[in-house]
Amino acid sequence: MIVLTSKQMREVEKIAIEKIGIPSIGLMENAGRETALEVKKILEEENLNSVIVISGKGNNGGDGYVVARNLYNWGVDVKVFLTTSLGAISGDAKVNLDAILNMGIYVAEITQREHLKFLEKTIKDSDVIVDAIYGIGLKGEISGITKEIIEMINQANKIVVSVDIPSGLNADTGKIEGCAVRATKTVTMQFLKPGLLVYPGVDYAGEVRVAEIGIPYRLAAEVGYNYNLVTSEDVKLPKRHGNTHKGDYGKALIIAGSKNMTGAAYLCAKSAIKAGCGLVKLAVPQSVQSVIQGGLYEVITYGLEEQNGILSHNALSSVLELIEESDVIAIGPGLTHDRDISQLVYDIVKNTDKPVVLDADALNALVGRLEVIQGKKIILTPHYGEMSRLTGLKIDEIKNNLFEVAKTFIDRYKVTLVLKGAKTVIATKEGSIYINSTGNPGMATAGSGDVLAGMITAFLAQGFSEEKAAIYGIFYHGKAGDIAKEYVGEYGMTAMDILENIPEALKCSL
Ligand SMILES: NC(=O)C1=CN([C@@H]2O[C@H](COP(=O)(O)OP(=O)(O)OC[C@H]3O[C@@H](n4cnc5c(N)ncnc54)[C@H](O)[C@@H]3O)[C@@H](O)[C@H]2O)[C@@H](O)CC1
Ligand SMILES: Nc1ncnc2c1ncn2[C@@H]1O[C@H](COP(=O)(O)OP(=O)(O)O)[C@@H](O)[C@H]1O
Ligand SMILES: [K+]
Repeated sequence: MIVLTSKQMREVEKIAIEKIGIPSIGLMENAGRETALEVKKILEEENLNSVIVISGKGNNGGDGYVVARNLYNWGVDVKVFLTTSLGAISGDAKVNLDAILNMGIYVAEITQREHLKFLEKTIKDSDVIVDAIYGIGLKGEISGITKEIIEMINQANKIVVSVDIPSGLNADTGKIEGCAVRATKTVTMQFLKPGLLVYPGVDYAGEVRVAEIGIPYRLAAEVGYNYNLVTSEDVKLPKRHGNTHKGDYGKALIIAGSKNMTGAAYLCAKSAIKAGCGLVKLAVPQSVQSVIQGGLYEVITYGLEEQNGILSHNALSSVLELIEESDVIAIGPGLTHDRDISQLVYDIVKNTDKPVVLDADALNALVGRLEVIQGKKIILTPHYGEMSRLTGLKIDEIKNNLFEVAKTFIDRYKVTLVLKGAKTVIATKEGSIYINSTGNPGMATAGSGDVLAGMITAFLAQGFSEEKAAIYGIFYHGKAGDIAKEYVGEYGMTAMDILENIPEALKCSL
């Protein structure tokens, strides 16, 4: 599903208005009316009738006046408060402000501290707050009296409907600019915005609805959009042809496991099989082979050279031979971190041009010498901690700038990055960003990432591009977690529960 940054949104609006000739006031009318309809629905459902619209000085505020006008016409008790003086309003917003003044709708300015008490009382007496203070025109941090108004809205414990984006939320990053309105619902105009889809933005936006306001969809392609929300529409699985055999669904080699982490290897290999890979081979340290083979009926295991239950560099030639017979490779889950592993991973990556998924310890192994991945068919699947080790950035810097960090990384290395988190973000070689829409906090459990690595490997093996394998992998991994949640809830969910629901998740596509 298309997602536009604030800059791209402005560009599509400009084309719609200036090149196509769609009247801007018509777009504002649609934006305000769509929001008013949402508010009306809430009022009817909850049997409520009074609304306060709080408008800022730009076009987001203009949408707010249209909301007020429509609600008033429908018999709702509505009042409008401005965070600026009436004289500061111009353009389409002014046209709509004049209209509500002419209709006799109550309008008041909140420009001085002494007005705040009155606003507080009106908020208290209202059922629903419409937040039309700032939209995509917000620049920098909110301060002064507007900050106090936003804090008042948040403390009021009322139903809040935000117009376009919650005021104070950075539409592009999801960061909070000083403070932000915590909405119950956000009605966003025509296209989703990235900031609504990642934390903390997700928590502030509440339920998000995209309202169609009359900007042609094709304009998104015209401005070269590059952000996408991954939804079920984007991950339709191709129907399998009858006349096929296991070789048609790929041979994957997984290099994983060590004496204390046999489970990681198991989860990854089993997930690859469950996600449709034709044949999975699993290379593990010799001494753990019999333990792992026990529960893995469908997987061929290989016991390779090791030292104290950890693969040694002497395993390299055996690994390279196995790679010769494989279509795709996954390296990492449960390998542990030591010097030999580090050199082994480095040499494997250096010596192959086949698609490779690098997860967990394989990522740690390449810290400081990532140049070896440059331009290869590689998918990296770091969580924030691993990304921090790879880039030298602090975890908070990564969390607060997911898109920027991901883009900088792929600009440099030209690979596919799956940056795992509560909202997993993919950055592709071509510069596209994908944000996942599935998953839940029950998946924050040991081994969950090993399952994902196995699933991405399976899609690669079945002939998907790196980009597609990553997209399908994150979506169906989250979907399997969502199905698991229905049965076991979030607290008790384990990686095995996710794994066992992979087939059910994939069935949703058919
Ligand atoms: N342009 C269009 O065609 C349409 C725009 N629409 C609405 O218009 C919004 C964008 O409108 P605008 O571009 O007027 O921007 P906004 O209404 O989001 O806010 C911009 C105003 O706030 C001020 N401002 C920004 N950051 C500030 C800060 N940190 N502290 C204090 N003041 C600050 C700016 O100086 C400007 O006056 C959208 O989010 C959407 O709601 C809709 O009406 C649909 C059509
Ligand atoms: N709160 C959450 N909401 C949705 N998905 C989550 C959440 N927490 C974790 N996940 C997902 O679970 C997986 C955890 O992976 P990872 O941290 O590598 O686990 P492990 O190393 O234990 O296997 C990732 O795919 C991540 O996106
Ligand atoms: K808003």
